[in-house]
Amino acid sequence: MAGAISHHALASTQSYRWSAQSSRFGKRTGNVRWVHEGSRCSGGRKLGFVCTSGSQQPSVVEPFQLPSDGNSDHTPKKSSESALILIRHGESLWNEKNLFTGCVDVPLTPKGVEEAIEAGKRICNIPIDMIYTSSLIRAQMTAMLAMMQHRRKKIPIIMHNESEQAHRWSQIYSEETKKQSIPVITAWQLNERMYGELQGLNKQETADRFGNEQVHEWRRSYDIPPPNGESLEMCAERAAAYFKEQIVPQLVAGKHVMVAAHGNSLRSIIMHLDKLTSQEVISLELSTGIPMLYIFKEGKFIRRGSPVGPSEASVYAYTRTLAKYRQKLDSMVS
Ligand SMILES: O=C(O)[C@@H](CO)OP(=O)(O)O
Repeated sequence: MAGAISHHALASTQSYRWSAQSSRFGKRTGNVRWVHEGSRCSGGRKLGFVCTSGSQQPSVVEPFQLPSDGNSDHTPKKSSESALILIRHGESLWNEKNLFTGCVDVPLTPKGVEEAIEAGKRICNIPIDMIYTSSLIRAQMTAMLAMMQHRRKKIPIIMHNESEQAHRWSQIYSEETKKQSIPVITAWQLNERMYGELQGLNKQETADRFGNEQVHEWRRSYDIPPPNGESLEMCAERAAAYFKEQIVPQLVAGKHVMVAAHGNSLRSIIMHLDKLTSQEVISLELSTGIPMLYIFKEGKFIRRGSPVGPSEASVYAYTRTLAKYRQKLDSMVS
């Protein structure tokens, strides 16, 4: 079980000068603010999370209906609040080898499996009605493993809508069984940013060859793509757009949603949620397997940091809706 998280921000400021090299990716100069929120006692790892509170007016669109979507634990209302959990997948075999991964479909390591299970313990008291994952196995494994820890014990079921036949052949014919299911929507738009010709290269060797600053620019800048790959800006055009078009309507309808995705697809979504500038997003780092909670209420996203675990009391303090849900879970157990 992960230890307690300190919720006060440990902020430090560090200047960073972009390399003045001439490359086809251009020259940049700027400053970077590094902000860390909380550290995990178990892993000693920093969760980089820029501390800006922001609001977001969602585009109001009707939520699409899912086949197994009926009878969730609450009655969705347009005015209600909902929980949004974002989680980067656990450590993958290429994270372990320090290789650029991008859209290469690599599974989790045993440590990544553990991280996903720990993440599941942290969110086991938070309601989840729908899950969105990328089409990559590391995000899907993370979502499934995390859900195995959830106290409600609903079963996550992947929706197969890639063809009419796949949809028809995966129907469930029991309303009761549907009630005990959570639909899992997979979307390629949530995939990791495509890393182009860096995919499969060792990160340290690439830095040794091209220089730390060039590689940092490829990895963390907003609008500079790696060779033949996607910049964060290009990734946002599909990932943040998918979030706005498909996921926000579900939140508006009162659904509690978990999104399991990747370092950079989630950075683009958090940039949107927290209204980060293209300079601020440079310092946004997400650790593997750390869930992050937002409350969506009255058209605004309120960032609540990372839930600590099942025994912590703070879930009661998040919102009344979440407190009631936790009480319901407690009464089901006792
Ligand atoms: O290799 C990748 O796909 C990503 C995430 O692991 O790396 P980076 O840390 O550069 O975003």
